[in-house]
Amino acid sequence: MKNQNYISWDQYFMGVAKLSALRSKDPNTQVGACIINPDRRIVAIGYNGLPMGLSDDEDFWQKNEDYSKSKYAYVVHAEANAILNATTSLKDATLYVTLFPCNECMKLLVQAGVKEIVYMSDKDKGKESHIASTTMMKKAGIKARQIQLETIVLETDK
Ligand SMILES: O=c1ccn([C@H]2C[C@H](O)[C@@H](COP(=O)(O)O)O2)c(=O)[nH]1
Ligand SMILES: [Zn+2]
Repeated sequence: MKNQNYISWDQYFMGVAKLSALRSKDPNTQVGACIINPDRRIVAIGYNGLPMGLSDDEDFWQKNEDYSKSKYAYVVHAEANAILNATTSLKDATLYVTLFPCNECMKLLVQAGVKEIVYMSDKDKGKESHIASTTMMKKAGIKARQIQLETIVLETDK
């Protein structure tokens, strides 16, 4: 009889997104993204990080009223990194992401041809960027669904 304790596709791909988030150096919010094609092949992964040439050990991760001293001026979002890392076309792809995409990421996702977004956290709901992102997503015909990912316990861990 087959093993009954296997994880679902959603758990698998969101698990990869969560694992990717663990690479982020953002002290406040770590975001991970995993993009699959219609054949359920992983074609891109990413996390929020600084652009090449900027050291994580310099003080780029602070929040500061001065925009040029704030992380928001520098960080490449997880979805953007995933799109830049993509090994193939993202037409009709599905994005698994640990945080609902902001409006800047949504622009890129629409233009890349992503058709479905599966997300966990919606912590920025109500903010202007979230409203714009949702508007864009609906107009572009992208579906979205929120899932929770419980801790996965393997038989071998017991
Ligand atoms: O679509 C998104 C939105 C945000 N992020 C990243 C950018 C930042 O590194 C954090 C957000 O930091 P807060 O301190 O929670 O404002 O998340 C992203 O990767 N993708
Ligand atoms: Zn973003």
